[in-house]
Amino acid sequence: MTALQDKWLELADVKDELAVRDWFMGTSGNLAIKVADEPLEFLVTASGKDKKKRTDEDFLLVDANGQPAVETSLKPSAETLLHCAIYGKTSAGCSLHVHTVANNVISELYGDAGKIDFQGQELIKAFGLWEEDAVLTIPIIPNHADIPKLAHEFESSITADKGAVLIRNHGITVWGKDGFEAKKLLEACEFLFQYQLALQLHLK
Ligand SMILES: CSCCC(=O)C(=O)COP(=O)(O)O
Ligand SMILES: [Zn+2]
Repeated sequence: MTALQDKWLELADVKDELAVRDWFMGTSGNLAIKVADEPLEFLVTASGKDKKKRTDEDFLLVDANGQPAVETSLKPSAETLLHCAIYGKTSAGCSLHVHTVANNVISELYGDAGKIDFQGQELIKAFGLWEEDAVLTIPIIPNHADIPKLAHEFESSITADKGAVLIRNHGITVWGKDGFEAKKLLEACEFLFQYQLALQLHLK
């Protein structure tokens, strides 16, 4: 099996698992996985597809600028530049973007603060934060319609080889060393968001 086939299958499996969770409503979301470093090439989801279906046209290979690396009729995700920012700035191998009700509501509730902090939560250990007083901070950036502008602001929020950024009233993007780690971080974030929303309801 070639590296390309191997990475294709890894990303397709992650996509199927996120689809089972119903995290691709209305064709939203996009996923990427690095295939080569020099020159940088990664697979990204084709734009506008129903990501709940598994097909031979789910992904295409793009370069460091998000342009197709091979002749294809497929269009890369409209948000490919955000994935470019991750691979350009970190050693991450996989990046995932999903829209959920929980991540959208949290991004709106905490958007003016520009971040949400989690402390004293077991699941922040998914990010490697094992100390008792550790804090997981997830930045929240505005949802610019202009994708190069959004990607530029997003890039400023990337500070480590694994992480998460919320885009206000849009969704979340996470990245990690491979599909397993990126999915783990995404699931941890969604757990923390759902917890926070349930707690706020309870406290009312
Ligand atoms: C219908 S969702 C609006 C676009 C978006 O935010 C998204 O995540 C999906 O865009 P893509 O081009 O990757 O299909
Ligand atoms: Zn999106």
